[in-house]
Amino acid sequence: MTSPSPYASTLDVLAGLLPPHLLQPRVGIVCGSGLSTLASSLRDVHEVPYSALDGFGKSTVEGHKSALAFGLIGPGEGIPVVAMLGRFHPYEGHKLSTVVYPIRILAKLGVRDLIITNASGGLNPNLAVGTIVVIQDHLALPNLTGPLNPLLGPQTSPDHPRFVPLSDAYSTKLRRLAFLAAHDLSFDDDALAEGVYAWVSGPTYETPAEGRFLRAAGADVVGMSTVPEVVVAKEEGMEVMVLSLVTNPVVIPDTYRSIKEEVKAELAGKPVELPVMPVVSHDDVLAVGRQKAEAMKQLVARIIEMIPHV
Ligand SMILES: O=P(O)(O)O[C@@H]1C[C@H](O)[C@@H](CO)O1
Ligand SMILES: Nc1nc2[nH]cnc2c(=O)[nH]1
Repeated sequence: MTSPSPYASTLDVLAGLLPPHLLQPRVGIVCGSGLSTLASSLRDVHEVPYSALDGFGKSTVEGHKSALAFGLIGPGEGIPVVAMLGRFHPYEGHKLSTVVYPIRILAKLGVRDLIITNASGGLNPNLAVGTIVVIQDHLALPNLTGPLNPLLGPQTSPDHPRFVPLSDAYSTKLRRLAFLAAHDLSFDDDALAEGVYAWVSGPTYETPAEGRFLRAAGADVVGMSTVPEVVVAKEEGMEVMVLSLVTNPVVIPDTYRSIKEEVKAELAGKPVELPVMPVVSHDDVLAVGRQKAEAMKQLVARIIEMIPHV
């Protein structure tokens, strides 16, 4: 007797709740911190709370709703799409298998193209806050040596390769469409950039030295999500694109003023002003998400309309 698929009960619940024209989404969207409004471009929307779905956790981070939104994008009959309104991060205490479970469900529903969004800190000084970075590669310290690779352990399906190549993780087809869509929407040239995403576990934001280290290692932005989703989406055979919204600078010039020198100056009777280090908060991150929500929404909707759907 074969054991039932672990995904079967989740898929059964969805089949019971959704009309047939929404049950086989072609495109998936993962909404990052503060970006759940991306799904407001969907019409005929049916939301299913994560609490109704076996295997789904609850997103505990502010700015992440906990629901799947099914709907249509684009003219005519529309393209069936599913959006994850909220994701799971390992730092919340979720197991990696929970973090990537929704991605596996999206694959089983038929999603072929996955657009993942996130909020990130800027390491490259040329990336202003508010820039949308089309991710071209990643640097995943927790994956390379540590226990946070989502593919560690027995294979989830004999159909999956044991050793998943990641040199082509970020779809050139979708990245091209992102820049064409930005052109179509008359975005400024510097509204959309390209770069490398460094994944860290969080939930601490980086020290200045860590920021410089990641920059020296070749990363342009840093965040606490996304990479496990990309890895599993690739294993499941999807085309993947990541749009990362820079919400705060991480590498800040001149943050290392010497206190020793300041004290010497003080002792010499000169006026001193001790440096104040800028700090980032999740509220700042969410505020930039709100400011850029409309641009992100337009971009994602236009990209989806441009994907050839045969
Ligand atoms: O889910 P994302 O990656 O968009 O959220 C970022 C990373 C942390 O979860 C949080 C830090 O402010 O925002
Ligand atoms: N690790 C990390 N994640 C973020 N998400 C949004 N901003 C940041 C940041 O500065 N660092």
